[in-house]
Amino acid sequence: MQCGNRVIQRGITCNLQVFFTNEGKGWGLRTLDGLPKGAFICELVGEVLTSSELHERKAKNSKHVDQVLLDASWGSEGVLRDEEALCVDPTFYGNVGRFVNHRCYDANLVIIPVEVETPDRHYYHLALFTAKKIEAFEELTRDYGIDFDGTDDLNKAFDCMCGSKYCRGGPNNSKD
Ligand SMILES: C[S@@+](CC[C@H](N)C(=O)[O-])C[C@H]1O[C@@H](n2cnc3c(N)ncnc32)[C@H](O)[C@@H]1O
Repeated sequence: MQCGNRVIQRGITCNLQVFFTNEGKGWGLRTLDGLPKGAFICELVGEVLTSSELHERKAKNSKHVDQVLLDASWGSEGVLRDEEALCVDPTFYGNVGRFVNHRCYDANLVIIPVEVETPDRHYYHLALFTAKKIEAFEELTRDYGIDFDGTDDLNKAFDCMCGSKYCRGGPNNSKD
């Protein structure tokens, strides 16, 4: 794995392409070159919201499905309350990271929270790295961590078309 902070400061260095997927997932992101395991792809950028604000957005519009917990309790003493825990929501503002689609369990990217220098060490940059060797033109995916079978209806925003043999959210996986 490349050293997080410095790699992120250099920005995106691989050839990425936004493309329209054939499987009903809308736009996706792929690499034009082969990549080794541990390569930095891009940051996941978006609006920083408290988890309460995000919950309100999700209640009004189920499109806010791809949000990532930014800090929770890892940089602080103890557990944060909902209104203090921060999330990144790339729905309205973001970078190419917002085109990375979900894949159940065997996605080829992982999100690594990278510490940046702030006085309270409360904020992280969310960096996407390859979790395995990736071939040229392969779609880049990450596991959103959605509980498709959960009781939280706010999280059932789409039928998963990831194609993984471990898929937990396809139209035929519903327990309803
Ligand atoms: C962060 S966006 C990813 C980019 C999106 N495909 C687009 O066209 O803008 C997340 C949305 O993409 C779609 N999506 C992502 N992964 C999917 C999957 N495995 N199956 C079906 N739809 C997916 C869902 O509509 C989801 O709400």
